[in-house]
Amino acid sequence: MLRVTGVRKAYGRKSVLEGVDLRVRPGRLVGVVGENGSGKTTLLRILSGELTPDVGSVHLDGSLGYCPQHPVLNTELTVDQHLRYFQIAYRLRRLGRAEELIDRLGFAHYRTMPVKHLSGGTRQKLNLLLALMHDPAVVLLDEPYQGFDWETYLRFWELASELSAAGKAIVVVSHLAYDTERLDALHRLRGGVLDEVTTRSTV
Ligand SMILES: Nc1ncnc2c1ncn2[C@@H]1O[C@H](COP(=O)(O)OP(=O)(O)OP(=O)(O)O)[C@@H](O)[C@H]1O
Repeated sequence: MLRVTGVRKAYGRKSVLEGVDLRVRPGRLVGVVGENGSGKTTLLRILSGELTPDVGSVHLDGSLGYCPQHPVLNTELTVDQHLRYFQIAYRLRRLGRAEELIDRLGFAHYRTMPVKHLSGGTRQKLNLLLALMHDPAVVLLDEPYQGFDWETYLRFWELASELSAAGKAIVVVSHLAYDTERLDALHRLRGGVLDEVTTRSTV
């Protein structure tokens, strides 16, 4: 469960978030859209704990998986070295889930390659994998399919719906409101507040 109450954030005198409320229950796949500069990344950074809100609170049950907009990778390390690094950080005994995701996202043949030689789309696959390899309860994804080819894009949504079926609470941020039929609810960030645009009637 993810619960956000009355979150406000300003950078200096520029107010970006003016009272954001959001609740995402386990098993729900929720989209947040908004124009460039509307504050989507600021909101996700607050939800992930990377940034502190000026006012308001964020409550999160269970482990967090956060896929930031810009891949935070070490260009000198290989894919496998990233896995080892994150395995230790997440205190995982095994890399089973990571291996499965590498196969699902189709980049097993790049495992021994340093990140500096990977394409943008493959870097993004690794970025996504690092957010999911510890099987988190709450998943925050900032423009997660940037640079993906069509097949990978479709696989991403397949994966997202499996995660929600497995009871994860998922937030996907995008600047475009497409693929809305794949979501349980869609929210629009505008003027510093979050409006609910649609909710799937079956949920
Ligand atoms: N560290 C910062 N210092 C000052 N202003 C910032 C900072 N980070 C973001 N901003 C400003 O806050 C506003 C919201 O930025 P944010 O990156 O959250 O928007 P966004 O909706 O994610 O945009 P995009 O769709 O372009 O990624 C923008 O006007 C941006 O210039």
